[in-house]
Amino acid sequence: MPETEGDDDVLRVEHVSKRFGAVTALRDINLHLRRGEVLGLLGDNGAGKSTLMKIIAGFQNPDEGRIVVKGEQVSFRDVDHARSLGIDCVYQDLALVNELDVVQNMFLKRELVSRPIPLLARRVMRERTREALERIGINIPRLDVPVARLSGGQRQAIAVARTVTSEADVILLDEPLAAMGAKEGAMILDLVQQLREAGEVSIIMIAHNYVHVLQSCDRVNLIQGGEITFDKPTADTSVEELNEIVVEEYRRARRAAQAG
Ligand SMILES: Nc1ncnc2c1ncn2[C@@H]1O[C@H](COP(=O)(O)OP(=O)(O)OP(=O)(O)O)[C@@H](O)[C@H]1O
Repeated sequence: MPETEGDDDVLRVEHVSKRFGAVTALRDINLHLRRGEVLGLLGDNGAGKSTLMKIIAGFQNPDEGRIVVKGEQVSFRDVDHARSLGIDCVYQDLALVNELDVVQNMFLKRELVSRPIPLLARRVMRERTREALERIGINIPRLDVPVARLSGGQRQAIAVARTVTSEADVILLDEPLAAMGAKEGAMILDLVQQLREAGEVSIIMIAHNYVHVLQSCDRVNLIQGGEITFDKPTADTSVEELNEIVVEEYRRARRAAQAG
């Protein structure tokens, strides 16, 4: 059963559905996120996780249903509109601009300006970029190279650093460990832990690894075939329980396919 929704919800998704032609990617989704909470979103490939994130981030519109941010129903025009309302996203496919350097990407669309000394703004942005990357613990020796020349893990780190320094209220992390080695992945999980302890932002994190979700999140939702089928505090569930639900659903779908 879904957790009780409350006044301290920073975000609510209500009865959201999304179709792509014959494919129903999301079916009557209800999800809520409390202030300061880290919610893990688990689900198999094609379950609908990214579609749901894209709708919450203003990248796509739902066919039905509504999004409520801090008590107000909203209809996002685009990603920038969602961002202006405090929702920021790190996508699986990142959204960095390849030709721009690390500092320019960190401050994309929110550049500091200082007239009459533009160099000063550049110096401050550079300093803040350095600090943000240090906070994650990732060393990128040169900040003035186009990000196209960096590794997948470094690019991922920049995208995460940009989001956590953006003063967003809600951060969406779509598989933040996807391009990471073990060490960098641990750094990102540490960062999520720091943010969770500080309690200033709310996070939805898509992940494939149940252990990571149980360690790093307050609550877990499971999405299967475009529907939320499970919603529990991580303290009240286990890898075994999650595995059992996923395997049971797989068996049910296989029986249905064989029967029909
Ligand atoms: N732009 C699109 N056009 C057509 N179908 C789409 C589109 N985006 C998603 N889908 C379909 O919607 C369903 C859900 O996709 P989605 O990417 O949300 O799943 P996911 O849970 O994020 O999967 P993964 O873990 O593989 O990234 C899939 O069947 C997918 O093929």
